[in-house]
Amino acid sequence: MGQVAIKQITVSTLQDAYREKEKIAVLTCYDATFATVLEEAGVDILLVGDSLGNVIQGQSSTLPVTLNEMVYHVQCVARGVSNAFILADMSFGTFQVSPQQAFSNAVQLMAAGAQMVKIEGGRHMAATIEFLTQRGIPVCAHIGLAPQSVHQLGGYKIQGKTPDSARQLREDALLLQDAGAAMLVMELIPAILGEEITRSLAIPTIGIGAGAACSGQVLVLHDMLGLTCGRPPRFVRNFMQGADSIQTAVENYVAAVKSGEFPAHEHIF
Ligand SMILES: Nc1nc(=O)c2c([nH]1)NC[C@@H]1CN(c3ccc(C(=O)N[C@@H](CCC(=O)O)C(=O)O)cc3)CN21
Ligand SMILES: CC(C)C(=O)C(=O)O
Ligand SMILES: [Mg+2]
Repeated sequence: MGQVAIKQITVSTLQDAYREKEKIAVLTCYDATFATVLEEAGVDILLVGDSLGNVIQGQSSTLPVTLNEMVYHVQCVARGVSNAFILADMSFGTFQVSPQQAFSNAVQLMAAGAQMVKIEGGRHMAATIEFLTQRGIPVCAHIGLAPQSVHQLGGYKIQGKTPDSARQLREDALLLQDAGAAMLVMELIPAILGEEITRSLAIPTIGIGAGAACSGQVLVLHDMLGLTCGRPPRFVRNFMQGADSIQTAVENYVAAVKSGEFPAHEHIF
């Protein structure tokens, strides 16, 4: 570990940061080496995302990722950090059947070292989020573009563009907060909607293509290091540009999120 003492990040310190209007910097992370780099660069939350299906496994979607694969990567990340907060995605098929199924699978992620689990979906996941929360597992909800629903949505498209779908997303956010969600990820929605939802909630919001008003921002690590094959999504900025090392690129990301410099107008919708 580095020479500087790194502060322990918990659900309470995240809520404190949020109250004090300090932006929360989140990056995905899938292994121990990067976990150490991210923690030392000051990333608040390491998300073990099911995007590992794309960037680690080379799949064309997140759908094939299994619970055991998520557990393995959470264990890898947990070995690389001392204090950083680990958020783990519940992968496709591990939480939809019932709240009971979601609970026993979330237990495996928590036992592997996660401090919170993330579940894609709107109001239909409220009962599951309530079930987990009441039994000691903090949950982050995830609305807007839900990549696990790509085949239903017909692609990775912006969500909440019509007045009706925007209203539904605003309602979902409130219902999921009421169900006990400790945090909310919003993906690929208009910036104005991201701002309205953030203002309407008491819990922190983490945006990815959801505008600058969110309480924090998240990107896929490989995207912000410029390693994505092909054209990256619009919300991505390559932080290796102007950085002489990965450590510096990640430090620049943290600084840009904290200062509000990222996301800029070219990253939002
Ligand atoms: N490397 C990587 N980065 C991600 O952000 C990511 C993954 N993988 N895998 C899972 C999902 C898929 N995601 C994606 C993938 C593509 C777009 C995309 O191309 N979006 C268009 C917007 C299209 C529109 O305007 O409706 C874009 O230009 O950003 C967005 C999110 C986000 N997640
Ligand atoms: C893009 C983020 C929010 C995610 O869910 C993932 O990396 O899997
Ligand atoms: Mg995910």
